[in-house]
Formats: sequence, C-alpha cells, structure tokens
Amino acid sequence: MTDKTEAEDTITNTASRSAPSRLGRPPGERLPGPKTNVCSRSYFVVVMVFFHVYIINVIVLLLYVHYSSGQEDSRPDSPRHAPTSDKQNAQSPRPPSKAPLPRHIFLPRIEGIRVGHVQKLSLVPGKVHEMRTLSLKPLLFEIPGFLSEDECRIVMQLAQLKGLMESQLMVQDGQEELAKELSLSPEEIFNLLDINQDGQLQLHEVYILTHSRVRDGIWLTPENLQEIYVGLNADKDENGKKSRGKFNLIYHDESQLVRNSRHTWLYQGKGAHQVLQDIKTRVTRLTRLPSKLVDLSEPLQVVRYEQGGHYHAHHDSGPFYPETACTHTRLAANASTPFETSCRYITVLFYLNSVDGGGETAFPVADNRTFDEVSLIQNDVDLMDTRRNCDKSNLRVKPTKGKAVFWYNYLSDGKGWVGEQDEYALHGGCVVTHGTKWVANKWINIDPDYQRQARFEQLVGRVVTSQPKWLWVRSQLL
Ligand SMILES: O=C(O)CCC(=O)C(=O)O
Ligand SMILES: [Fe+2]
Repeated sequence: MTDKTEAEDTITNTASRSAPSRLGRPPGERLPGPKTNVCSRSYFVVVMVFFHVYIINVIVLLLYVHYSSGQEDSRPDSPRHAPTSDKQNAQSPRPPSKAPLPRHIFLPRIEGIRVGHVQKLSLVPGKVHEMRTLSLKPLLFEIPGFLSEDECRIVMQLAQLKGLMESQLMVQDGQEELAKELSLSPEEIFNLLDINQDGQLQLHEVYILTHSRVRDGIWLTPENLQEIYVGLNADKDENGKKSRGKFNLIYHDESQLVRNSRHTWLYQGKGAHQVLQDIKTRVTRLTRLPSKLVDLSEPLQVVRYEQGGHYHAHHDSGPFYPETACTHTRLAANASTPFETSCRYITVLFYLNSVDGGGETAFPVADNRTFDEVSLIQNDVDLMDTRRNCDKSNLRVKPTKGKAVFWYNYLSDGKGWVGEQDEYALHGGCVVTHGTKWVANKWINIDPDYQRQARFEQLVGRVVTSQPKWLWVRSQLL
C-alpha cells in the first residue's frame, strides 16, 4: 500500500514496536506485504470503534451520575414529581414538599396460623429458635431463648451503667418542672379537670379522667372514680369539698401510678456495644422488616421493676387519626398537628431475668370474641388494673430469662402498609410479688401515613452524614 495515512503508519509502527521479540524482528522493521496493511487497517478501525464506544459510554455514565445526584440533592421528595427552583436548591435542608412519593416498600407480616402453632427460625448461625403463636388478636408470638444468658446480663449491666430513671408515664421532665413551678393545689387540679367549671365532674369528664390516668401518670380505680363522681352528685351542698378531699388523697398516693418502674434507653447503632447491635440485627431478621426501618426506630428501652412494681394495661401506640402526628416522624410533618402519638408498629419485649413471683405480662382481651371498651371495667373489676386483676386477663406470659414476645400494635391496611390500631394489643405488667423484674422493649416505629414515613427517611438519610442516626433529641416516649 502506497497511499497509507499517517495514522495507519503510526498504528503499524506501534504494532511492530510492541512485539519485537515474539516476532523475532528488530525494532522499527515494518511487516512486509499488502496483507499486513489490510490487517493493520481493519485492526485500526476496530480499535477506534471500540475506543469511541468506550468514551461515549464513560461520558454518558458521568452525565447520568452528575444529574441523578444533583436531583437528589436538590429535590428532597421525588426527582420526578417535585421539581424545585434554584432558590430552593440553595437552601439545605429544605422542608419536605407535598408531592407524593412512589411506594416501594410492602411490609411483611408474620402469619400466626393458629394459637399454639410453632415455626422454626434461623436467626443466629448454628441455632434454631422456635416461635410459638400465643394469640391471633393481637398477633402475638413468643420465642424462648431469644437472648442468651450473657446477652441478658450485659444489657442489664449496660443499663445500670447508664443509670435508670423513674418511669412516670407521660410526665415529661419539662412538665414535672412546670407542675412544681405552678405548685397546683388539689383544688386547682380538680378545677383543671372540671371542664365546664360547674363544680362537678360529669360523666364525660370522668371519662376523660379515666383516660387521662394514662396521660397524667395517675391510676384511678373504679372506686376512686365512683367516689368522685357519686360524691359530687350525692350532696350538692357538700360535694365539692368532700370530693376534692378524696381527690387530694388519690392524687398523692404513689401506689396509684400507672407505672411503677425505672427505665433507661440504650442506643443500638454503630459504635454501640456489640450485643446491642446483635440484638437489633436479630430483631430485623425476626420481623422480616427492612433494616432501615429498624435502624430508624427508638433505641432499646430497659426497664426494671422492684418488688411491688407494676404497669397497668395500656397500648404502646396511640390510635391514629388523620390529624395525628407520629412522634418519630414529626421532623417530616408538613404542618403542626394537634395530636401526637407514638407509632410503634411492633413491640418486641425481652425478659432479661426470671422473676421470683408475679411480673407476668398480661393481655386482658387477647383473642376475645369482640372488643368492648366499656366492658373493661365492670362490677368494680377493672381489667386494666394489673395490681389487682391480672388473674382475670385472657392471657399472661411468664417472665423467663432470655424469652422474647412480640406483637403487632397495628393491623394491616390490606395493602402492605400499617392500618388501624389493634385494640386487642392492650397489655400490662402484673405486680411483682417477689424479687425484681428486668425487661427490655424494642419498638419498631412506622408511620401509618406512608408519605410521612418516606419523607422522614429521606430527611434523616440526608442528615445522618453529619449527625448521629438517632434524632430523638429528647424522647417523649416511655
Ligand atoms: O413489664 C411488662 O411485662 C410489660 C412492659 C410494657 O408493656 C412496656 O414497657 O410497655
Ligand atoms: Fe407496653
């Protein structure tokens, strides 16, 4: 070939230079004949084609990475659904927009089959756990030996090291301070409850009172309520003073607390004691939920009851209405909502020791045919009273070291997400008659409002690079 281009020349030269010894030719010597030129030209074309394709691929890839990360940074909600202005892009972090996020998670729910059904689980290498269905309403299971003896001991020791505080249900530090600062007299407290200020507590006010026993950390027995109510109505001249006196007694009696225990919180994320991280991993396997949901849930709560300690029946989660916000996702709530509740989809309760006497976990209405709130208190028998009426509960779980029980506090919405609160999930800790009782709670928080949960995850995902994963600066949950 005589009309060979400069490029071809370069290629043939390069080719000949690159393999002198194998071909047994001195460096710089050209391959003879036209066949060689044809070969080198096609070789050149093939190489160039590959080279260009490769370069184009790299450019396309770089452009894709550039644009997709830019979109994520600048659009907190959805790259496809929520285009934002440049001004918004300059601010970080920005409030979540209302654009709906596509659903990509469907929550698995373990089937109970029937009461007594046993399923084998592989949660830790070399060990098989057995999970037994305890009730279908609520969906409740027990797993003996979920924690080893060492794990129980370490969790209790870590809790002691951290220090346990008085569990005054729903009375937050700030409120205690506030109450002290206000130094309310029993009369003033009475007036606070007497909504219509007519000097009497009407049925609906008593109702609020009975329900506010959970809110205010005070437990009122049916007799107490009756005394207040009947007393007020019986003698119109005297009733005010009489009832207020009784109210005084009730309000200051410590044994009337909704809960009589001490507790602390143990962080389970990176850097935490290995046992705590292992427990979190095991819970993720047990519940089959995406690990992100478990990671973003509350820390482990460790509780210690002394002899005489109890926890009256309660729900770990509140009911959910459109205007209710979940405590854990309030960061992602668009507007301030009038009600806030803890949204604990699942409770995993671990028994860290075997209790000498009492201390069972009672489920007063488990597997009842129907749920009837009114029948919880009948003929002076208050099924929610775990100091007196645990023996009348439908189901009681004995605290045995290492055992875990877990249940769903919400029903499914039938579409793979969280539905309504399960009223049958009512439970409490029976009074400890001998010794002490140690338990730990792992709650898995999921917002029944999918959009809010997804926005919360997005927001937290962006903040965690510089801050600890757990954003409950001061938990309101007990
Ligand atoms: O102590 C128990 O058995 C129950 C504890 C409990 O329900 C709770 O801590 O929320
Ligand atoms: Fe509970």
